[in-house]
Amino acid sequence: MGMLLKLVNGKKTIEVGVFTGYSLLLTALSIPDDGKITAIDVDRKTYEMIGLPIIKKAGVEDKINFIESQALPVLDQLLEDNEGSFDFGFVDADKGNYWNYHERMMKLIKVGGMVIYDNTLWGGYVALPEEAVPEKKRAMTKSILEFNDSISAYSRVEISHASVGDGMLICRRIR
Ligand SMILES: C[S@@+](CC[C@H](N)C(=O)[O-])C[C@H]1O[C@@H](n2cnc3c(N)ncnc32)[C@H](O)[C@@H]1O
Repeated sequence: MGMLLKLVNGKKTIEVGVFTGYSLLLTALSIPDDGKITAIDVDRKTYEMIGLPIIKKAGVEDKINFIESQALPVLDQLLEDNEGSFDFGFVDADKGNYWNYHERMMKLIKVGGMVIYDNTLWGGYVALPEEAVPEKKRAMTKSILEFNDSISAYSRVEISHASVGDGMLICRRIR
């Protein structure tokens, strides 16, 4: 992800879903000194306890604007005066909302910019027939499959589905 950020000259970025701040630290270390990250999570506690001390030690705290909130209203607010202004987005929050995030990301990210959606292979369940997926995993598997299908048919992006980790759908806005 660090290399992709550099390839798109990522300077102004959004992260949806922070948790401890692991991917946030990577982003903060990969963007230039005057880069800015809008980082959104419903819960700031884990970030404060685990990630923030390390982010401070790394000297990149000033690049981060952490907003403790549900992500959708924040993205809608950002749309009021930031349309087409972000270079990069990383979406790693509630998977059931991925399409809602995508609709907003496609307005916030500039043409040529990139958005990465995490966990899009969902432990490999997306490749199994429904009956082979444990029952408690089926709803989310269906939701991720629908997201992957919809984005494959979406004409405003080029995508590449990287089978690293739990699957990362890399998406470049082309129009
Ligand atoms: C998988 S973790 C993020 C991990 C992080 N991106 C990393 O790689 O280090 C998902 C996070 O999304 C947050 N989250 C879940 N639903 C959310 C929502 N509707 N709005 C904002 N954050 C949400 C959770 O609180 C959790 O911290």
